[in-house]
Amino acid sequence: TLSMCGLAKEHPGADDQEKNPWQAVIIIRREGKGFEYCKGALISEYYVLTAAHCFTIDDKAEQITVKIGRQSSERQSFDVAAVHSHPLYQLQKLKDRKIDEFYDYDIALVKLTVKVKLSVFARPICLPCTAGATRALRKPHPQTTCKEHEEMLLPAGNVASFFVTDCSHSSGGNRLLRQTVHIKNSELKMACEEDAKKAKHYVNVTDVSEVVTDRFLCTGGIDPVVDPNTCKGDSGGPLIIQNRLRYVQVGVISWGVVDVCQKRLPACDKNIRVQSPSFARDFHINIFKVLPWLKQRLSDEGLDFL
Ligand SMILES: Cc1cc(Br)c(Nc2ncc[nH]2)c2c(Cl)c[nH]c12
Repeated sequence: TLSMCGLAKEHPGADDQEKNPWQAVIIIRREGKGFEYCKGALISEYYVLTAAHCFTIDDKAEQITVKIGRQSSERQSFDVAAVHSHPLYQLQKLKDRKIDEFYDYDIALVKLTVKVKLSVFARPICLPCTAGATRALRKPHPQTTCKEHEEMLLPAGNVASFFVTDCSHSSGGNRLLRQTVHIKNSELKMACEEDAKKAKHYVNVTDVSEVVTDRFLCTGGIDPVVDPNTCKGDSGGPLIIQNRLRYVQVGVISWGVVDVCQKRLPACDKNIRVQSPSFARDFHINIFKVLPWLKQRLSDEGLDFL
């Protein structure tokens, strides 16, 4: 089984990447069109989990680079062997209903050509319903079930979680900032999902369940507290639950209602917080809803799925 997952350096003096050693940047080069950037999470020595919408059917593995680990020197650059998008992902599926972008099953696995050398700067995050997550949750293996993982990680209520975004520091240079958000797994879930209709892409949506399917977790808004929002550049990044000093990924950042960073990155120090409108919500693929695909794709990665 894989060495411990979901471990990070906790001391305040640690490097941003040591604090978030699973965080990956995915760079897609497109001839004559420059680059597209997405985020991802290292989940084993060969695989990074991200969003399927980061790629088009024309993108070849040769055009994609994955960066993991510290800025500059220790940062490891990886070539990509293959991208496996979820078979049910189909961006254009609702085109004839004038819904241009449909993000159901917006999740993909990027296989690297070589194993990542694990270090304090590069270490996988735990996936739910694996032996590593059972250990991280300090529950007995193999007695603990996947259902129990879901009850522990996504109980009814407003579940505190976080995503990691780039922020700009007054001293220049990009840094990583953890943004705490609340998963509306309560009576607030419906209001969260209803706000999807306020996305400019979804003016033709009559019933919100057309675009917000059972695969999504919903965060953002101002109730029960003001949540920060994602930017397009956060696509593919992990939505993480912290349990004591261990980290488990429960979602993949897929889409949002308002792109809050059109202008500029959020400031690194927490004090400066620009508030978005109350209907600014973000939607994440719920990993518990795509386990059969993950299990099949990662069968010989030593992750020991439950
Ligand atoms: C993370 C993220 C991805 C995408 Br794709 C966005 N774009 C969008 N959402 C609905 C249709 N297209 C946004 C927005 Cl907007 C905010 N965060 C986003």
